[in-house]
Amino acid sequence: MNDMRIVERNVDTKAVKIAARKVQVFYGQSHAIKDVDVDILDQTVTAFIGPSGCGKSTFLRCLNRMNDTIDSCRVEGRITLDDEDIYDPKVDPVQLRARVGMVFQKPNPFPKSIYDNVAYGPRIHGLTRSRAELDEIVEKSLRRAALWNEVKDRLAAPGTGLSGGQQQRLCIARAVATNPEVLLMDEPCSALDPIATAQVEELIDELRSAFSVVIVTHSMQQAARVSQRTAFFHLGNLVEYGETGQIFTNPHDQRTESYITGRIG
Ligand SMILES: Nc1ncnc2c1ncn2[C@@H]1O[C@H](COP(=O)(O)OP(=O)(O)OP(=O)(O)O)[C@@H](O)[C@H]1O
Repeated sequence: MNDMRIVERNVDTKAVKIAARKVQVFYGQSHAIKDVDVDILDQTVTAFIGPSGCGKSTFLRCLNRMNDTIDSCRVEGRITLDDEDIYDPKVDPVQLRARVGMVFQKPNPFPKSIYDNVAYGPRIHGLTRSRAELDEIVEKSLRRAALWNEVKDRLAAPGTGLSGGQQQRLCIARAVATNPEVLLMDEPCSALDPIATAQVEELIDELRSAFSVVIVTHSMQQAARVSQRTAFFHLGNLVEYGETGQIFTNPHDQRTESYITGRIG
């Protein structure tokens, strides 16, 4: 890669937030994720990279049980959030998704006002007792998503009327409004132009002071810019996982090296 720049950052090891052990995912007979063990750290951005179809999104969706919504999908193994098994029958997936929020590839604001998009989660989870408290959460979330200044005078306008980059930041504001502990992002910049991408990347870097962020990306430059840890998936296996600088400059596995140098993928 010619313009691969690894951003030097403090890579102190943080506490383990999510631990996955021997995770297998099947779609019917098809084995999409094979025996994956990984520790996702708190206050760290973790990038999932790998060729198309290698299972990045499938594994990401295991982390907040989004795969529960796919009938043919079966998940085996153990995934814990702060040492609690998220697949325990006692766990309510809706509550889990408030703790492990998600931002998708294509901005998907609800057909509601900007305010109501952000207020949605706090309302359904009963997080506020008054309109003033809700106003406060909406403002704080929009500020966190670096969107407040652009929308503060039109909170009643439809979220779908914003530009693509603004819509994606609105979706980030909606995801952070429930004060999650982990934020999952599935190719969050793939529908954005370079300026909006830069804004979202800057935001990801800020968000990690409060959350653990996991991002699926096809852009190795993006992984190098925003993450401190990188996991390389290939054919459903987690081939290599480590500090981003090490993965990009000194990969231990031949398959990782082939991928980052553009020989597979
Ligand atoms: N809903 C589904 N039903 C059946 N098979 C699926 C489903 N979603 C994904 N798969 C299969 O699981 C495998 C992993 O797909 P997944 O989307 O997780 O890969 P990915 O690495 O995220 O790919 P991409 O980078 O192209 O988004 C692929 O073989 C895919 O066809």
